[in-house]
Amino acid sequence: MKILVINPGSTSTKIATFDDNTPTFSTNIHHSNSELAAFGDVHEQYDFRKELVLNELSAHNIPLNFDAVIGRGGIAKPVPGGAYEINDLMIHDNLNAKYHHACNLGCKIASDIAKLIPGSRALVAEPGVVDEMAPVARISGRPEMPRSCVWHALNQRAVAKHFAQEQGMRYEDLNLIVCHMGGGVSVAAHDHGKAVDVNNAISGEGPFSTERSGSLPSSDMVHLSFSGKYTKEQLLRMITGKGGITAHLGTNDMREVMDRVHAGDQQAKLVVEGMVYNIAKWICSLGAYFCGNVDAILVTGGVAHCAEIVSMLRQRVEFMAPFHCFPGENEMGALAEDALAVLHGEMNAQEYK
Ligand SMILES: Nc1ncnc2c1ncn2[C@@H]1O[C@H](COP(=O)(O)OP(=O)(O)O)[C@@H](O)[C@H]1O
Ligand SMILES: CCCC(=O)OP(=O)(O)O
Repeated sequence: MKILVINPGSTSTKIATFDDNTPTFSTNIHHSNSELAAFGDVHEQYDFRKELVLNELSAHNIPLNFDAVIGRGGIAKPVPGGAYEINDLMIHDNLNAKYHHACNLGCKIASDIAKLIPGSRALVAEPGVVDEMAPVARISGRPEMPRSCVWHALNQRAVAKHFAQEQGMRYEDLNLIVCHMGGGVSVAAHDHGKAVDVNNAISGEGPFSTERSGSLPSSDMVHLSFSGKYTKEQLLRMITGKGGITAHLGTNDMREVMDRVHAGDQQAKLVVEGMVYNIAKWICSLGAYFCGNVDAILVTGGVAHCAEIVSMLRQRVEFMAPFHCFPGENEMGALAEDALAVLHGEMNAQEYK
């Protein structure tokens, strides 16, 4: 079976093709702040991202001949885990989602490319709104604002299962804290196979990241919102897209930031230490869910390629549990695996309602 995998991330577009489980092509195209600034709202990147996929396939002489095209799922509304057949309602809900993110484009890109190929299936799997939160984790300080989760469900689950297999154990038998450091940062408590507490990585909750502000003082945001200085869109961009490292240092590329640190930029060094400290605090806070009984802490995502950042993080959290790093992500392999399972009838492609 031939599968095309499309993963639009906040700072990258990842494309891969598979022949059954065997990768036959892959590319990870980083998008700088200036490149993305041309589009205003992230949902306006649709044509840019779709054309990028088609052009990459053409440039590498890869014919449009796939049994399935699977896109990264969007963050429209909480859904059960698993795979989904893309339908018009899913595309509509993702393009009109409350939280704007490049992954919302995944279903439309996959659907429109699949339509070019007679008989090809158009799928998504494990979208970032898989919601398995425990009741106690949903309680916030305001009854009308219960906590919600938006996270790297696909990669977190893939890494957790890979770790369990490495240890000769089952993912469903472990208490894990998994942290994905990508364009966004999500930190989840996995209690015997269920993500029972995880931050909303897109709404301004959790540690700050390469382009997100993370948690900010709420009343200060209210004062800023009514200051007359900023529009609603500008305020939302301060939280997602122009927050975190981007706000402090003007770039969403941690490789560029680390180059500046190595060149002696003390401000960049302090901001990186601040990001690591915030991530460490969120990891440690989830130890409270398990009352300290944590089997392992797993770190993954593009930023986990940076050994210095991983080392700083390890020092702050490994008192709590054994620390393991899985740099990058296995989102592409996980999506291909789910598409293959659907094609073989081993996994049900659910209807999005
Ligand atoms: N070797 C590396 N060292 C430091 N940061 C890296 C490295 N490789 C990738 N990154 C960073 O990872 C981030 C992107 O991570 P990724 O998980 O691909 O995010 P997304 O899916 O949101 O685009 C970028 O900030 C990029 O600079
Ligand atoms: C949409 C939630 C997951 C997330 O933040 O993804 P990226 O790191 O790819 O932006």
